[in-house]
Amino acid sequence: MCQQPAIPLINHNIVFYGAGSMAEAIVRGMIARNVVESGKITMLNRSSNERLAELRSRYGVLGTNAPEQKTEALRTAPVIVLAMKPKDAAEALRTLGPLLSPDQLVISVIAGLTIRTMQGLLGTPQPIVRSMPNTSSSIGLGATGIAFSKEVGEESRRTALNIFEAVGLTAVIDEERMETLTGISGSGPAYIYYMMEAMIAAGIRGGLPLEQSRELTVQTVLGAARMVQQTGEEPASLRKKVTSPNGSTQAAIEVLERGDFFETVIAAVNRCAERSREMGSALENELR
Ligand SMILES: NC(=O)C1=CN([C@@H]2O[C@H](COP(=O)(O)OP(=O)(O)OC[C@H]3O[C@@H](n4cnc5c(N)ncnc54)[C@H](O)[C@@H]3O)[C@@H](O)[C@H]2O)C=CC1
Ligand SMILES: O=C(O)[C@@H]1CCC=N1
Repeated sequence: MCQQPAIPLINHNIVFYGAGSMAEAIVRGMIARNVVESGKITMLNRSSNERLAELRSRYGVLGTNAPEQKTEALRTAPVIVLAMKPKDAAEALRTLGPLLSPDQLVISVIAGLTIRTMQGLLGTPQPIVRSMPNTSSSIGLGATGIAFSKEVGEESRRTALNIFEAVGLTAVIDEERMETLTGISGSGPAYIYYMMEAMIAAGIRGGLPLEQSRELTVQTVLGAARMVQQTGEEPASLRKKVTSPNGSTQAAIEVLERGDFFETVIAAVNRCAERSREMGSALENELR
C-alpha cells in the first residue's frame, strides 16, 4: 500500500472569507488528510445561508452569515484565506483592513491580485501570502504557487506551506511569475478537462457507449500523467514511444499539428496569464 507522507497538523483557526469552489476544494483536501480539526475552520460567504449549511453538514466546519459573528471571526482568526472572486475583492479587503491586528496572516487565492494591491486596499502592511492553488486540492493532488510578502515571518511561512502541502504540491515562486503559473496549474485543469471532453465525444461519435468512452479517457489521462511522474522521462520521449513511424498515432499527431496544437496551448497559457494581469490591474485601479 502506498502511504502518503505525514503532514504537520495545523493548530490555528482558519477563516475562509469566501466559501465557493476553491475554498471548498482546500477545506475538503485538508479534512480528508486529517491535518486540521473541522471545528477550527470557519467559512464565510456573502449571503447564502444554504451554501453555508451545506458546508457545515458536509465537513463539520463552522459557517456563519450573521454580521457580528463574521466580524468577530475576521477580527480574531490567526489565518484568513481570501477566496472570493476578483470583482468582490476590493470591497472585502476595505472592510477587512480595519478589523485586523498586525500578526494576522492573510492568504489570498485570488487570481491577479498582487500583494501591493492587497496591502493598499487593506490599508495596513499586513503579512500576506499570495497563492494560486487549483481545484485538485480537494483530492490532495493540488498544485499551488506561493509568494510571500516581506512581512511574513518564518512561523507564518510554515503555516501557509502546511496548509497547501496538505492538499498537494507547492512551489514557492517570485510574485512576478504568479500569472504564468496561473496559466499552467491554476487554470490548467480546465484545459485537460476540455481535452477529455473532446476525447469522450470522439469515442461516442465512433460508436463507443458514453460510459466506456469516459472510462477509457480518464484512465488514459491518469496513466499518461503517472507515466511522466513515475518514469521521470520527458513527455516528448514518452510520446515517441507511442508513435510508430507512419502509424495511427503519427497520423493523429499530424492532425493536431495542422491545428497548431502546441502553439495554441502556449497561446492559451499566455492569454490566461494576460487576463490575470488585467484582473490585477483592475483591482490596482481601486487604489486610486
Ligand atoms: N475555481 C478555481 O479553479 C480557482 C479559483 N481561484 C480563485 O479563487 C477565488 C474564488 O473562486 P471560486 O471559488 O471559483 O469562486 P466562487 O464563485 O465559487 O466562490 C466565491 C465565494 O466568495 C463569496 N463572496 C463574495 N464576496 C464576498 C464577501 N464580500 N464576503 C464574503 N464572501 C464573499 C461568494 O459568496 C462565494 O461563496 C477567485 O478569486 C479565483 O481567482 C484560484 C485558483 C483556482
Ligand atoms: O478562472 C479563473 O479566473 C480562476 C483562476 C484560476 C482558475 N480559475
